[in-house]
Amino acid sequence: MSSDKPLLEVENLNTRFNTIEGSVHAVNGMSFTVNDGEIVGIVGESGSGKSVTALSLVRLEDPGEITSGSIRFRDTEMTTANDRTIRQVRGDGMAMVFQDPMTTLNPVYKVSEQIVESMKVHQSSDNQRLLDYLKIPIFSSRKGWKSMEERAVDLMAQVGIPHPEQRLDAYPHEFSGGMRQRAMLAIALAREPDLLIADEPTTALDVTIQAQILDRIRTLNEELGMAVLMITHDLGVVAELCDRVIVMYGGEVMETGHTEQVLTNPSHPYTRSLLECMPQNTSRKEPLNVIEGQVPDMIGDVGGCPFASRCSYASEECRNGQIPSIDVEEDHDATCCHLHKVPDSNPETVGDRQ
Ligand SMILES: Nc1ncnc2c1ncn2[C@@H]1O[C@H](COP(=O)(O)OP(=O)(O)OP(=O)(O)O)[C@@H](O)[C@H]1O
Repeated sequence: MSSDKPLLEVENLNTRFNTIEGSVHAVNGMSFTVNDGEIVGIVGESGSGKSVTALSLVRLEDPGEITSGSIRFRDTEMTTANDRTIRQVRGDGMAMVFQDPMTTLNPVYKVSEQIVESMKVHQSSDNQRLLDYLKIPIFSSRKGWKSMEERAVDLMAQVGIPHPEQRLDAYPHEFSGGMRQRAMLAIALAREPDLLIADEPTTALDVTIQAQILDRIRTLNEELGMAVLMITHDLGVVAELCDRVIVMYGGEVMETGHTEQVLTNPSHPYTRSLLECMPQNTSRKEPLNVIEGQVPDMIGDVGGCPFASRCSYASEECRNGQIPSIDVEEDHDATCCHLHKVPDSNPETVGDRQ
């Protein structure tokens, strides 16, 4: 079923944490969409609010709180949905994989059992299993286990686990880091999600394994039509995988557009700085570039542009004013008061900016 409506539509989302230091505004008015079958990246430095955004989508923001805004997944408004509806969406709508596979994998159950259990959650997403399945005895009935076991083998093969039929009795500790990531991906895929939310799934892995897993995600996207929201701090991952990118900083969208547009014509000073910090953009003898200053702690109302204190173009307006979202080109926007001051990397758009 295809429609013109986005699969996921996030509007003016705000997620806060109440701490003894004050209210942390981790997500501050984020708006974006993900369409059916699309791969969208959210990129930004550590502490920009990427993970809290992802967790808010599947309503795992606790101990944070969504204070306003809308998360529309197909016809479900996730911010006001009851627990039963949220479980249904998590059962077969949005599945999430995390940086650390052990947040998902239970060390005391075989990997194959955990994949099968995830299939059961998908088939009856209306029961308590999603939240409880790691605590209840697994397989009270063996009926149907054989066909599910075969499907688990298929899924393990699909995510690139070699000789899956020989690993049916393996526990997570018998898997390498890369294999655990694949196992976690298989558990997520067992629910046949429309949207896979992947939060830095390859950060802890070496580059070869990282490339293999990204390649696998791309293949699954193409073969199954599954949309992907990829959370990463790495513009290289964005370049390799994503159709569109959202550059995030201080809980807000700084720049968004098709990946090629944003990477070849980066317009926000923050995007420029991120690109300049990529090791590929530094010659071997030079020290690596860094963005001076630190990510804000996001306590209280920041006001103005969150990047202002680190931006060489910043003016008074940036520190206190309402920051406009400017069309850089079609489908490519940046939230900045001073785009006209940033030297243009794409001569064709110079005229558009002035
Ligand atoms: N449980 C929590 N309590 C208080 N503040 C939190 C909590 N979780 C996250 N935050 C704050 O929310 C902000 C956004 O954090 P988040 O983890 O989303 O950033 P990130 O961009 O995903 O970074 P990383 O890549 O390091 O995970 C940070 O200022 C962080 O300190």
